[in-house]
Amino acid sequence: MGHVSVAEHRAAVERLLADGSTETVALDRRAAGRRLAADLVAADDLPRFDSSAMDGYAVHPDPSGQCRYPVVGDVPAGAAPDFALAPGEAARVMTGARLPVGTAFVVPVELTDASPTGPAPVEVTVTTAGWTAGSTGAPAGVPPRRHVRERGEDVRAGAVVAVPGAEVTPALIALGRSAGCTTVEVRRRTRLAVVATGAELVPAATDPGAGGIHESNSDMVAALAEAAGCVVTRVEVCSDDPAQLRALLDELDADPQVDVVVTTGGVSAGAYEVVRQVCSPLPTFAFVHLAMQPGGPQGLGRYGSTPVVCLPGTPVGAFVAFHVLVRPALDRRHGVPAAGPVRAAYAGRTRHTRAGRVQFLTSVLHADGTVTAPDARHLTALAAATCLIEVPEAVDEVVAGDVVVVHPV
Ligand SMILES: Nc1nc2c(c(=O)[nH]1)N[C@H]1C(S)=C(S)[C@@H](COP(=O)(O)OP(=O)(O)OC[C@H]3O[C@@H](n4cnc5c(N)ncnc54)[C@H](O)[C@@H]3O)O[C@H]1N2
Ligand code: MOO
Repeated sequence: MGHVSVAEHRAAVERLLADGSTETVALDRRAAGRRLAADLVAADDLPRFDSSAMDGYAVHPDPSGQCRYPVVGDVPAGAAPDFALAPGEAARVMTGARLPVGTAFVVPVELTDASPTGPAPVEVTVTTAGWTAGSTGAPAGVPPRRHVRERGEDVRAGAVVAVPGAEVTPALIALGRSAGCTTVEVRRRTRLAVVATGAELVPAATDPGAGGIHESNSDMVAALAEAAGCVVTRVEVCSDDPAQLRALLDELDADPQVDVVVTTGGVSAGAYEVVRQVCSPLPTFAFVHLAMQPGGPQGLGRYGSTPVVCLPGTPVGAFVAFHVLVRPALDRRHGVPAAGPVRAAYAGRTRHTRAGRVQFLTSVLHADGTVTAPDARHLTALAAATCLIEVPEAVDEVVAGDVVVVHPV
């Protein structure tokens, strides 16, 4: 069997999983991390009205330039003043309060003779430097509209505040909600089922006996899928019995809560390759060996109408294959833009790799921008890894100083 390129297979997985479904959800913390599928449009002006940026006094100066004003009203945040300021009048206002009509500027309470607490005074004197009798309008050093948040100065009603593909971040939640939005249209989260296969697999906390091993891929892949924005609706472990796998895949295909299935194991060349045995006779399936290490043996196709991606059983191979092949396709489904390559300077020991296959080395990206890769392919190295170094097919050695492409994991 010839080797298929990583890029070719990645594109095939992307085609198989392509889906642009969207849904409308509440614009709240549960939407964080989702990607917009439509423009987010401000429903209201932000601020909704001219409001005070300070606790203090709204002033309508009069031409005589006096600095002592009668206080004609008291406006806490949340109130709607039912009066207007005439020339020579002031009103006490709190931060965020709607300003009375006629306000020219706001003087912070610290720049007056008034007490910051207690009832509003009958009169207030502005004590700010530069305010001298005889000056007109705002005192020197107090620009017009000082400490006034103008209606709509941040966003106007009807303005697009975020476009499709934008992530719903905590800040976007604040912006959208402040601008009166209650919902967002986002890409739907993929409902994903994981099926780990293998006769040797036993659950955690169960005696594996002489030939068994503790099963780990199912929850590793489920956690990777959740980190990619999926909702994992089923996590199954299946023996090497083709009838059992067939029954399980029939059930998953019929389950409306399952959009995509990812299997692990049973795809290589041995006698008990249950995934290959069950799926390769189906005309929609293809099993290939990618020019990639680890994670070379792969399959993909549709079981019934359900897309199925078949990863190899070795935990490191399954992890790498998920990152290299499945994650990009899930990102496209979820509206996450493709990230450009990240480059780093290799600072580890010389690593000899096998030419003719893309090698992914479990690696650690350091704060100084350099990257190192422990020698082994063991799970301990994977657990310590923060990225994968991609060594191209044509390269058979990585030496200190080489600039390498890394994929954060
Ligand atoms: N003759 C050949 N043998 C193998 C080839 C090959 O080309 N020719 N490819 C090797 C490569 S590379 C890989 S990767 C594996 C892939 O094999 P399978 O996908 O069929 O996986 P299994 O045989 O089921 O398991 C491999 C390995 O991983 C352990 N495993 C499997 N599932 C789990 C799990 N859920 N949790 C923990 N560990 C798991 C399993 O016990 C095996 O040790 O094939 C090579 N062989
Ligand atoms: O492709 Mo396999 O994951 O090297 O062991």
